Amino acid sequence: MTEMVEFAKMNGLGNKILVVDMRGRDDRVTPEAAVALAAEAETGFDQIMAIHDPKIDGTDAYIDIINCDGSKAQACGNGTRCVVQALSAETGRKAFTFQTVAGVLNAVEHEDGMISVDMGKPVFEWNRIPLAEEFHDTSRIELQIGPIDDPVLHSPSVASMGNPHAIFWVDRDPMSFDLGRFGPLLENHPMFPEKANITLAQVTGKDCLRTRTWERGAGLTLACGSAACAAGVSAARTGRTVRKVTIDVASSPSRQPLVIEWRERDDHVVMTGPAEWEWSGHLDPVTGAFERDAEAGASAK
Ligand SMILES: N[C@@H](CCC[C@H](N)C(=O)O)C(=O)O
Repeated sequence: MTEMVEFAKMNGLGNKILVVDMRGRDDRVTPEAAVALAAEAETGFDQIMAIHDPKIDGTDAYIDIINCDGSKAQACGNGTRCVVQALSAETGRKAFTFQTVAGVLNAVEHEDGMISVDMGKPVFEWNRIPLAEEFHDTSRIELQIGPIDDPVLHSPSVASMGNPHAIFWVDRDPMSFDLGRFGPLLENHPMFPEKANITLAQVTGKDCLRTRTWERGAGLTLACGSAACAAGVSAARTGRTVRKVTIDVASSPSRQPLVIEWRERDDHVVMTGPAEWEWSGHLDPVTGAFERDAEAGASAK
């Protein structure tokens, strides 16, 4: 049996996250372990954020992101805030620099416990999102679902935040759509060769949006941070909102919003929101076998 590693069950606005401490080892959390952990009621998650030793100077850790179906993701906004909170609790430090497969991210925990992550620059080029077809203008692409003369969803804005996103603009509450039905069709649409995260976004004011997301590799989640970033950027890009928006994540049980700012000065997207620790345990990164720590140990983290 592999040596067990520490992990924490956390969430970002309800997005279920396992933060797994893989520092000091060369192996990875296997897709099989991810699928096994996802299948258990206690450890059911949307993403694993596996913290590895840094690979390059100037970074604190390399983060491997794994969806609950065992596939890899290039970005996870809510999970990154969870990693910051876990490392801040461990070290007392407030600022961190992480490397992911998509690049280097800076993050900081504020005095009030909110966490800001610099999610980098959005990408709009069709072949870098990627799309299967060339679109000169990706702020509105030809794609629809439902009857041809009366589509339920159509003309999404598309962008990459390291991972691919399609934002469908809706004029009523995103919770009133059957996203559980349309999500998988759109995630796997031939337009998206690497699949896509599918978000419904309702503009509720010049500086606010309400969103709901079907996640690639995870399905209906309670919240998705990188989707909120893509929605905020796409809303500003299309003139629907200003560049700093408050996102009410419709499906989130938390009533706290996410704040997304697409900074003019450097084109970077900064996401600010909470993270919450739930409990800690140990797991086998090869099989996914796990044990929950006793509460006393858990509260000491
Ligand atoms: N929940 C995440 C996004 C997760 C990644 C996504 N499922 C993908 O495969 O791209 C977030 O908070 O950003």
